[in-house]
Amino acid sequence: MNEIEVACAVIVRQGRILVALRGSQMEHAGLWEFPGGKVDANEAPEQALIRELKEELLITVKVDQPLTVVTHDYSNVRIRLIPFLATLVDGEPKPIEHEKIEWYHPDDLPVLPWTDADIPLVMEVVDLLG
Ligand SMILES: Nc1nc2c([nH]c(=O)n2[C@@H]2O[C@H](COP(=O)(O)OP(=O)(O)OP(=O)(O)O)[C@@H](O)[C@H]2O)c(=O)[nH]1
Repeated sequence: MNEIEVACAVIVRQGRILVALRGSQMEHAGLWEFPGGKVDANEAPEQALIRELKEELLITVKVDQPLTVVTHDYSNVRIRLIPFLATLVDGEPKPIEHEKIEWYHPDDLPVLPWTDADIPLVMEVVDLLG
């Protein structure tokens, strides 16, 4: 199966976490995710994350500690989701590609409809920050 690496960010501000709803034109439309995107060849996941967050939310982040990598098989592709805690250092996020974004308390995350790969990560975030 084709495998892709995807870096994503758990951005925490004043106890709340930035989450994004995938838009109708995107794969997995209508599901929530942590912002991020595919890691290009010859790119470190941290670099990919900084690049993707500039493109899709117009923000600059500092990448902090890594969280636990999740490997998930969708029907057509295997993804390695590589999460990091991150801190917003410049800009106020705007949903350029997503349907909308929200800041949620960690304890409110589990009830959202998530992309399948994110479920273990959501649990880790609740354990760590909830
Ligand atoms: N950003 C992000 N993608 C995720 C998460 N969980 C998850 O399964 N994915 C999947 O990983 C893939 C990442 O694709 P993307 O569309 O965000 O990446 P990208 O911006 O580089 O895509 P592009 O090729 O359309 O430019 C999608 O299939 C997406 O559904 C997550 O928490 N965050």
